[in-house]
Amino acid sequence: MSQSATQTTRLRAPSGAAARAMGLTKVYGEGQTRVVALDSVCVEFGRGRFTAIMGPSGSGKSTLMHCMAGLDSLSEGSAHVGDTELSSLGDRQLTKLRREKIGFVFQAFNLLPTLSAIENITLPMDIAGRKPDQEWLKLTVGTLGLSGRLRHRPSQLSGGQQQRVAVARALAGRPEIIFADEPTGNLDSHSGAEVLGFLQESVRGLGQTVVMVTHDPVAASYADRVIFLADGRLTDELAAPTPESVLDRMRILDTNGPVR
Ligand SMILES: Nc1ncnc2c1ncn2[C@@H]1O[C@H](COP(=O)(O)OP(=O)(O)OP(=O)(O)O)[C@@H](O)[C@H]1O
Repeated sequence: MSQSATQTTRLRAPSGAAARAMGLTKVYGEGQTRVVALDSVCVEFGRGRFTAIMGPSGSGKSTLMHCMAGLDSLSEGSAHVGDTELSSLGDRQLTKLRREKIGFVFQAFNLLPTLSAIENITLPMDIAGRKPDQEWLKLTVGTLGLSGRLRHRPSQLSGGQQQRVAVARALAGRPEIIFADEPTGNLDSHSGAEVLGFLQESVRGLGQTVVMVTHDPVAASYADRVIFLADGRLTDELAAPTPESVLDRMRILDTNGPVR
């Protein structure tokens, strides 16, 4: 390759995907306990987009999220976050990547009870020795409607407010991508709608990238795109989802089985 071609390759803008997988296969166990949790999945999660992952129980949703977030290893194929290939990283580099480039929101809020909301929000950055960008932090906290609650402990906040603190914590470091696993699973429908609205606003208003696992067609309708998994395979996808269109697609997939 000529020197200028090499330069062009090096200087090329990063791909439009915040994360992507090619031929991602994950096998657990062996012999009689062997389970193919993911079977050659190819998927891209667009930068600045909100994607929902749906599928029946055991279809591989959490495994896909864990593999793409560097929380679990791949059996075959590749997974990138930005331009970084995960399997090329050792444990310490993976920890660093998760800390610097990925935000997590789980069903359980996972807040530290003795810390205030703002201390919880900045904790990952404090651990990493990074100074929060005060302007971004203010914008995030304001967008999530938490400005008046920052000195409260988790026990002094409602479930919805606690999950909003968890979303703010995920956003605070301005990660490449946020993975949310059933973020409204522990919330009543009103608080759930609020949290989903804020996740959507973090994508539309703040330009963040969110990937969310959910069983709920209403939750999925907050996303820009829904992908469907069945038996570890990507079987379908839907753009601009509504609760009705997601339900319809789930019914079709249930009746016809996965498209192979
Ligand atoms: N650590 C593990 N060891 C063995 N098998 C596993 C492990 N984790 C997941 N599996 C299996 O892999 C398959 C996919 O599981 P996964 O948790 O990804 O599904 P899911 O779609 O997230 O399910 P749910 O909606 O019930 O959370 C299942 O058959 C599951 O039993």
